[in-house]
Amino acid sequence: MKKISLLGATGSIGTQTLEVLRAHPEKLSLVALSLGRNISLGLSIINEFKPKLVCVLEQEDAKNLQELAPSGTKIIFGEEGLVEVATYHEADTVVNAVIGSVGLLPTLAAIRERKNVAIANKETLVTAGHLVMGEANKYGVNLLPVDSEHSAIFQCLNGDRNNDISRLILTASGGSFRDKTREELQGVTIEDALNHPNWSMGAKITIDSATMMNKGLEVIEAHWLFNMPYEKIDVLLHKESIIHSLVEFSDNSVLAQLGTPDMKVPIQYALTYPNRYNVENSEQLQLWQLGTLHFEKMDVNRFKCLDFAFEAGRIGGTMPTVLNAANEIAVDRFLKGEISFLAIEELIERAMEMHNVLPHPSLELIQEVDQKTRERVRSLQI
Ligand SMILES: NC(=O)C1=CN([C@@H]2O[C@H](COP(=O)(O)OP(=O)(O)OC[C@H]3O[C@@H](n4cnc5c(N)ncnc54)[C@H](OP(=O)(O)O)[C@@H]3O)[C@@H](O)[C@H]2O)C=CC1
Ligand SMILES: CC(=O)[C@@H](O)[C@H](O)COP(=O)(O)O
Ligand SMILES: [Mn+2]
Repeated sequence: MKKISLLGATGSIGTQTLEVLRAHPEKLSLVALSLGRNISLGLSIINEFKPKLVCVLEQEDAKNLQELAPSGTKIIFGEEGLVEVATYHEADTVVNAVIGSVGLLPTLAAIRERKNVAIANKETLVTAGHLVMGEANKYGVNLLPVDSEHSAIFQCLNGDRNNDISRLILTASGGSFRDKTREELQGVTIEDALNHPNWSMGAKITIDSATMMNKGLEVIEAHWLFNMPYEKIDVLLHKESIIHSLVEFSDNSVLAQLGTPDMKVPIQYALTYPNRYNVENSEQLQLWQLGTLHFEKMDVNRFKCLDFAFEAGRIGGTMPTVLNAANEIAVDRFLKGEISFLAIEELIERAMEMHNVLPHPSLELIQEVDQKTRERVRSLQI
């Protein structure tokens, strides 16, 4: 029996993780969880799974929830609470499904307690990949990818990361605006941007898909998870999201992982690796029904955020932290209706231009740069 601590239980990945747990109660149990502000959904999850420890964002919510929760459940709050949930003594595996770089401290804390981490929260690897991988290696902890592309690569490598890989090829759906020119992006709305063609996901990642920053973040995520230089990472436009990613080896042989777009598959694989089990309510892939799959070369002039991410990754040091923090704030401003869609990339570009890079940043420096970038991008006039 695996004992799970789930960070971000009320989100898109969080609720799909709960579906996986419901389907395999004899193998997986939930002992601790966190949520943000969705208290009503949180309460119904708590009543169903009866976790021993729960963290919410706000102190007031913790007080109110404690009165409604079953007697065996302790409710805590805030960033320190998130770390407590990630290090809860009964849990052996942490699923990190929070959004944004708030996931960094609990990930580091979980690793230091030698808990395996199933990681969906890509922002953590982007902002401080060298620290996370360094600690995972030091403590002998497995970081199991949940992101569909990285799970695909992980499956193609079949646990062997020392194979002679010549290229990782990440597929990209193109997001909500893949058929629009840059000129046509001028007047797009929040609702249009949130309408992803293939996946139903949280708001922030859906906007990231539309700007192509999601793929940019995934390039940096792949660099760290698979120890791969940026020259050996490619992105391929593939509108159907059926091939989730590919690995090319030195003999030009290419392995791909395919499946219908369903995040329960990579979530479950991260939790049951190296074993595979039936995934409930998951559709079989029938290639004959699809007939054709499409592939196009990625145009970095059309999707500038992908270019920014490669640049930030190659520069390294504190630049990926700036890329990530600027993106988190720019997307937040877009979702609040403060800026246009195209202003997202403009803000990120300006934040990167204004930043003086520092090499080999410590955790404290990353936190400082993250904070300063957020303040800067929040106040930049556009
Ligand atoms: N959704 C998907 O299909 C995929 C997502 N990912 C990655 O997984 C991560 C989660 O994405 P997704 O599930 O879509 O996101 P959602 O926005 O749907 O969920 C985010 C979760 O984090 C909680 N949360 C939000 N802000 C905070 C905070 N400041 N402190 C603590 N908890 C917080 C939310 O709580 P509440 O709602 O209660 O406020 C919610 O439980 C992201 O890094 C994303 O890039 C990767 C691949 C696919
Ligand atoms: C499901 C998943 O892993 C997302 O990150 C997905 O990849 C988004 O799709 P695109 O970024 O390819 O549009
Ligand atoms: Mn992905």
